[in-house]
Amino acid sequence: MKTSRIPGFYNKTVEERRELLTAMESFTEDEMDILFSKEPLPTETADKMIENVIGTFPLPLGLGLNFLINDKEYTIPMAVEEPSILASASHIAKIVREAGGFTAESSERVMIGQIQVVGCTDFAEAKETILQEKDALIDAANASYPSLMARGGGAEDLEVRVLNESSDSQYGQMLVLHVYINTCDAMGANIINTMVESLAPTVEKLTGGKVYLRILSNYPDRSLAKARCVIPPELLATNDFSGEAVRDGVIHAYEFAASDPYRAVTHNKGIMNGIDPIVIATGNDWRAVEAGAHAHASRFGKYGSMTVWSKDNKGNLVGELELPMSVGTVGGSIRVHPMAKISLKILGVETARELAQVMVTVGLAQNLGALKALATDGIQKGHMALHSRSVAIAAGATGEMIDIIAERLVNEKEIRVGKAKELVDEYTK
Ligand SMILES: CC(C)(COP(=O)([O-])OP(=O)([O-])OC[C@H]1O[C@@H](n2cnc3c(N)ncnc32)[C@H](O)[C@@H]1OP(=O)([O-])[O-])[C@@H](O)C(=O)NCCC(=O)NCCSC(=O)C[C@@](C)(O)CC(=O)[O-]
Ligand SMILES: NC(=O)C1=CN([C@@H]2O[C@H](COP(=O)(O)OP(=O)(O)OC[C@H]3O[C@@H](n4cnc5c(N)ncnc54)[C@H](OP(=O)(O)O)[C@@H]3O)[C@@H](O)[C@H]2O)C=CC1
Repeated sequence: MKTSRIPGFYNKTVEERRELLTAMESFTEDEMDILFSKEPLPTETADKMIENVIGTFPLPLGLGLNFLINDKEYTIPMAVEEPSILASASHIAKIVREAGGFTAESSERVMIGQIQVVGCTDFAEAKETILQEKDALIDAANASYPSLMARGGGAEDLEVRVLNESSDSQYGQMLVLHVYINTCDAMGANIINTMVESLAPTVEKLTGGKVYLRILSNYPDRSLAKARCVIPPELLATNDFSGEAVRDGVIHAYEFAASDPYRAVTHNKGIMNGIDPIVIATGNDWRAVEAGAHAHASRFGKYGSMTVWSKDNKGNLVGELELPMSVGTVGGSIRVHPMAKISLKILGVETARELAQVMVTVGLAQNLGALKALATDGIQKGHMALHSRSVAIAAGATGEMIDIIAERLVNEKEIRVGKAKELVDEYTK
């Protein structure tokens, strides 16, 4: 049976890790070629993906381990440049699996397409007319993308708002239609844009106004994914801190983020440390996910914490994260980038909803990893120890010198490039 619990994976060489992975997954020869290739994204493919291509920009791809979500094992491909993220996520996943694992859920995948109408003579009447024609408009949207309905998705609902109704508003009045569209396993931006563009002439006719924007919203608040963990305090104890002290420190850290936007931004950056690398590894649109996540963090009128940490009546630490997730397992560049296909295979997700659940779970784990470190030893101890290798490389260390210099930086508690340069000079004399 597949397990993501691989103790000491990080102590192995890259070759040994690849052997372990290929023993776990049944890769085809083509997939193996891509996985072991020096150029997993061929320049010819890159040249078809964006404009003005001059090359590709590789990132490290690692595996987040130990994840048990809804009783299913996940090894999680994460593409990111920052050290300690994978270690931290795996560290928390190891603790949570001892507590029974994470639970996660997601709502129906309902994305939003917006249509902006200006210049109506009577906005209230225009709104009424649109609502009377709601079913016909939904049918028309579906007729413009029949394959989506055939898959069980399609436009499902329509709402209308009038913005800037007040006469003292500094902006002009406008009607905004929200078409709610189930995009199945696609993120859906292009699908939605096609559908809302097709409605524009009818909407103009019905309202007597002029349609300007016809575009998806990157805040799909009907497409939410949620993750949760419940951790007995004893699993949180460290050499120097009791489990209760760690739990209380995490809750205090959450309350800081919940009450102060300056802290919330950093707190939430730590959450996105877990989410973005999966979004990137699976070929999804990280700008869309980032934009939606931060909008959700502001939904109560003030920017706040994306996660909630509390204590239940048994004294367990309870963590929750809910975010909108515009991600897919098909569409965009997902089936174009060879590594994205392999990442999805390693992840073993069946649907976009399952992918969203995994992403929010790793975001929750990542947040706890950072808060546990911050509320105890401080971030520098674990993070900078792992960052020391990048510092050594930046100072000019190569080959076996990298680990030797990194270790000395950690032992001498001076993890900075200037110090590393001195050590490189000493080593190469
Ligand atoms: C780094 C740890 C995990 C060490 O923590 P530790 O307690 O020394 O870990 P451990 O040695 O007990 O190992 C426990 C497990 O962690 C994993 N693990 C342990 N070490 C490694 C490694 N080298 N490579 C890969 N995996 C590792 C591994 O799964 C291991 O299990 P095992 O396999 O041994 O059975 C801990 O100090 C930590 O989580 N620190 C926080 C790091 C962090 O949050 N980094 C994010 C970057 S900082 C930032 O950008 C965000 C921030 C902080 O500003 C957000 C905020 O302010 O909220
Ligand atoms: N604001 C934003 O976020 C914007 C983002 N984008 C970009 O749009 C891209 C995503 O758009 P998206 O519409 O998802 O991608 P696509 O345009 O690639 O559309 C998805 C395709 O997947 C096919 N498909 C196959 N299986 C399924 C399935 N199970 N469920 C759904 N579709 C399936 C559909 O084929 P078929 O035709 O046979 O139905 C459809 O053509 C991203 O690259 C994003 O960066 C673009 C504009 C704006």
